[in-house]
Amino acid sequence: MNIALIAHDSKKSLMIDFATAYQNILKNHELYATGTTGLRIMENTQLSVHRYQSGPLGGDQQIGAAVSQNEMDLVIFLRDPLAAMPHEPDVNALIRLCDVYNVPLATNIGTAEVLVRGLDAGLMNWRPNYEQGNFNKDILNNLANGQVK
Ligand SMILES: O=C(CO)COP(=O)(O)O
Repeated sequence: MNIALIAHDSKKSLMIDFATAYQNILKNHELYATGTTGLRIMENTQLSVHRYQSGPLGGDQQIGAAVSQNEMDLVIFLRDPLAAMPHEPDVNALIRLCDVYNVPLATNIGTAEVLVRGLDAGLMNWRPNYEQGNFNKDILNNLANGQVK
């Protein structure tokens, strides 16, 4: 799976703690990140990360473009809800595109926990066969019954 890891400055140490704790899961996947987040993860773990531009310089938009191309399976975005960002429109656009394409998105560590462990448990095995935006009754029933669609 292709996984995007993004953290605003106040959440970067939490992202490193997360990446460190789940290194054994994350190392089995292709990791992508905005520039500084990716650098910090690589400096502090053994993980290899493809780095986009830094968030304020367009990295969120690059990840959004990957989402729109069905090239990102999971986005973990530890965003800071208490600080105003000069690139707030880019942040909102990325979140919006995840919703447009039904890409699993965590915007806080609680959800990130559930998603990364769900990933490891195979709960996202439907993603490679999934066409953008086409959840329907049959797919949902198959998933609910534990059948990968
Ligand atoms: O600002 C960000 C996401 O909006 C994160 O960018 P950096 O990882 O480059 O700090």
